[in-house]
Amino acid sequence: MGWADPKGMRSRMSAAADDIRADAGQPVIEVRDVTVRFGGVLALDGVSFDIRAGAILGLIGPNGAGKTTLFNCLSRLYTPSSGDIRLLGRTILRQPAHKMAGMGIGRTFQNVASFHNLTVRDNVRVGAHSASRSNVASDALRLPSARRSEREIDRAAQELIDWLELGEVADRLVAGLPFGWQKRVELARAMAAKPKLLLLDEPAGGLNHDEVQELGGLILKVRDEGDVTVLLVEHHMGLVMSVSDRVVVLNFGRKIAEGTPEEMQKHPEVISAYLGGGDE
Ligand SMILES: Nc1ncnc2c1ncn2[C@@H]1O[C@H](COP(=O)(O)OP(=O)(O)OP(=O)(O)O)[C@@H](O)[C@H]1O
Repeated sequence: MGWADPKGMRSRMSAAADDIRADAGQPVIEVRDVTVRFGGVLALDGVSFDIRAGAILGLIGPNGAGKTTLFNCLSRLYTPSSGDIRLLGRTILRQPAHKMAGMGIGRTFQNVASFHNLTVRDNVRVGAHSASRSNVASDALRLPSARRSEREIDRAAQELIDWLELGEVADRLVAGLPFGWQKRVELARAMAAKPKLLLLDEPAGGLNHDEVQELGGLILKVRDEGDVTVLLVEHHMGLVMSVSDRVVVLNFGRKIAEGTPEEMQKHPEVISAYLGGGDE
């Protein structure tokens, strides 16, 4: 298991972020007793945890533990067989998946879901659209309100491009960019919708050591400066242990442990789940 903290990543956390965590009271997301059955398979079995405002929660577990299933429940691709998921106190389970961005839940995709034949800037603009007040009718008629919101979207996209240091590739097609840059675009696209909760689906997949370091810095930056709470589903233990405030560990669909990264690295059940599972 590579539990190591990538060098320096954690020390880059700002004092401001420590304050946010110290004050964090209100849970942004409450997962309550969530159970998911696929026919005879119990993919999740009564899983509960909270994510507090401004926190980064790492969700880990060996292959088949239920991480993707839980992620898909949070993004409303799956509906739990029982249990509840509340965003800022309100259930999300009565809303369809396409309403999640509007409700404040943003996500990135494992295999990068950015539009490859659009420029970086246009990808970020697409993300910003879901946070804008424009609608199809006013856009089509090019009413003054639509023009104003287009200007707002352009400005918001430029701010994000500057903030996430995408300026040098802003007008290039995503298709031609190295994978590490594509992941950065994916993060910018998700952040453009101004999510309250950002779901990151194995963002380190396919990245080399230096790119994982950079990604860790970016995740901390979006949390520290972007006023967002983060759920990180990830196999890369170095990344999870260095950026997460708390870690939830699943095994065979059940939560077997929850605590700080330091606590989880010493937890006997966590160690044996990983050793038993033959995972990283
Ligand atoms: N659509 C599905 N139909 C049937 N069974 C499923 C489905 N999706 C997941 N499962 C089963 O549910 C369990 C949990 O799977 P899940 O993909 O959530 O685990 P995971 O922790 O994300 O694993 P990995 O790290 O390999 O991605 C597994 O036993 C899996 O085979």
